[in-house]
Amino acid sequence: MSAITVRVPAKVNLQLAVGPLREDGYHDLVNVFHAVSLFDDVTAAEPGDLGDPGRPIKVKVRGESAAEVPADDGNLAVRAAQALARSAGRSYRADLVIDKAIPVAGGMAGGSADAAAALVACNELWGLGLPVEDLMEIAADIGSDVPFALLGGTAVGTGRGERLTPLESSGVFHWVFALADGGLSTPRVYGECDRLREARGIGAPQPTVSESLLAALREGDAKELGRALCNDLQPAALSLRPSLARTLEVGLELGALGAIVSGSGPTCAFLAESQAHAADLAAALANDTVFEKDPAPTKDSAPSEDARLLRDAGLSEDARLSRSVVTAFGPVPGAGAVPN
Ligand SMILES: C[C@](O)(CO)[C@H](O)COP(=O)(O)OP(=O)(O)OC[C@H]1O[C@@H](n2ccc(N)nc2=O)[C@H](O)[C@@H]1O
Ligand SMILES: Nc1ncnc2c1ncn2[C@@H]1O[C@H](COP(=O)(O)OP(=O)(O)OP(=O)(O)O)[C@@H](O)[C@H]1O
Repeated sequence: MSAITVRVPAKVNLQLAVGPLREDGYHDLVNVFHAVSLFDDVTAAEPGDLGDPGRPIKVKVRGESAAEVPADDGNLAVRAAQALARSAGRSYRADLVIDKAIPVAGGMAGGSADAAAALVACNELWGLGLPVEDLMEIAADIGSDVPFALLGGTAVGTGRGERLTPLESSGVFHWVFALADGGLSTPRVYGECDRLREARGIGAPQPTVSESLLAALREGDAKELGRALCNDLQPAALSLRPSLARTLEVGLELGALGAIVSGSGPTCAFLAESQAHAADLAAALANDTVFEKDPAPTKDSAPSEDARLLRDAGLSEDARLSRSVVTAFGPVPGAGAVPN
């Protein structure tokens, strides 16, 4: 086979319970992953004319946000292909092309998705025939989110998020995602979570899975799921990017069943009642605007009040930032990273 393309979905975290900081620099988690229908495509091909012929694994990134993604050995897809070649004990070669649609540094695990797709694509291209269990082990060494990108569906991750158990779920959930300009660094958000807990004298609890979330998934109950969404990293993401508080609030005002920062953010996820409701919600959110410098809410004024005061103060249009909004459904049926 001279080229193989693998499609891989983004994720949203339905529950992200963050435990204490471990000695290895990670946090123990209960992490309920959910694959949604925003996809990257990763193609692995026999080496051609893609840049420096001296490098065995090369990469090209296409799409609107390509400039934000490393096109060298810092790319997670390249690191995954290199790790796979190492595990097979050979210096394999490949040209990787990533067609990027998942937001970059948006808390939707786009880089992890590309790494998982590169593992599946190179496993085929090089005829290695490794079983998924072996790919899972390599995946976990690349990043905590990578094993889920291989598995897909809905699953709970424990440990640092890499030990997965698939979860029973019925029906399809409809989502709206508000993408932000500029990403948030995952280690920085975890660091801010620790800092806030320390400053507020809150000890880190041992994370446990939410029974109401599990029941909502089993029953395919979107209203219950909306109520059960929960992300311990959200206060940290809001602390680093205060304008997200307003984005979440607007979504709820517009009738979302639940609103949450996705993983480490800054993408905000809104749960809708149906596909039609998701389309309406997306249109309404896209028409609304957020204030880039929205001040953090004070005790005496809700964020909506702050926003109105800013508007009344005649703040210039330049201070506004239109939201870029997309709809998606989840869970995506079948496995995570799969050949087209
Ligand atoms: C926020 C999430 O996306 C939720 O799914 C993940 O927990 C992050 O997973 P990821 O991007 O694959 O992260 P990794 O590449 O494994 O780790 C990057 C950094 O995030 C922090 N990190 C990550 C996972 C974890 N359980 N605890 C952490 O504290 C650590 O500072 C780590 O050095
Ligand atoms: N293939 C890739 N796609 C996107 N980013 C990549 C890739 N390879 C490396 N990166 C780097 O990783 C950083 C985080 O990217 P990514 O899009 O995976 O973030 P994220 O969605 O916030 O991750 P997570 O949800 O797993 O914490 C980017 O800023 C980029 O520099």
